[in-house]
Amino acid sequence: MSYKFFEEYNEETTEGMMNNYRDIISGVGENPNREGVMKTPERAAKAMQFLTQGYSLDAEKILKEAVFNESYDEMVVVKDIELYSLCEHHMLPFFGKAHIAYIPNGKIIGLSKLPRVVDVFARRLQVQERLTHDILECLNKTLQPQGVAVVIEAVHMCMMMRGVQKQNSATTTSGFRGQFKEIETRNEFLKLISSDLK
Ligand SMILES: Nc1nc2c(ncn2[C@@H]2O[C@H](COP(=O)(O)OP(=O)(O)OP(=O)(O)O)[C@@H](O)[C@H]2O)c(=O)[nH]1
Ligand SMILES: [Zn+2]
Repeated sequence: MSYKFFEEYNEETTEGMMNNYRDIISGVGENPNREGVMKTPERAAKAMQFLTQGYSLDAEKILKEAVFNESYDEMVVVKDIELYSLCEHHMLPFFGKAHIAYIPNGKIIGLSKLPRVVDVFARRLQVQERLTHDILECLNKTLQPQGVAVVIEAVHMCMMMRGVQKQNSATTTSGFRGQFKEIETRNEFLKLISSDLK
């Protein structure tokens, strides 16, 4: 498998980040040697590597592990794929759901690979627009389907916990390729993702 379960952390990276986190802990006015936070630099360094593991993953490779020849040529929709990312401006979380659809062109993809591709691009420093675009282009290039669509709905902690401090605003981004440029196909997709069928 080309993706790893994140149990092994790069020692050199961890050491480097730990020093930085120690400085941050002192910087906020905390005593880095206090018992409760003594191990925090290591925990935080590992958490940060986990949250950005997408940099070491290859989305195309993951997709290609489960491409099957199949003549099905109707829309395939996987909706409500939860995602957690970090905004590149403040390194604070943004999180929500991705909805993906494609219309096969002789090839279908193993369903689990769609959430995996979402994670590859979400587990980085991102903006929601680029995340949407990265997923869309990767699927379009690798599968060469008749069409592909991605919608992401997310809330941004940098807008909630700080800055404008707005608790109820969500951001929606979308991208459409091929047949989804046609209004009828796009509407069918939008209708399917807004239904309550789970
Ligand atoms: N377009 C886009 N903007 C984002 C995303 N995540 C965070 N931002 C915005 O990035 C912008 C950075 O703006 P700056 O003015 O440089 O930073 P700032 O002074 O911290 O801005 P405020 O958040 O308004 O306090 C802010 O408007 C954030 O809301 C995202 O995914 N997409
Ligand atoms: Zn931000």
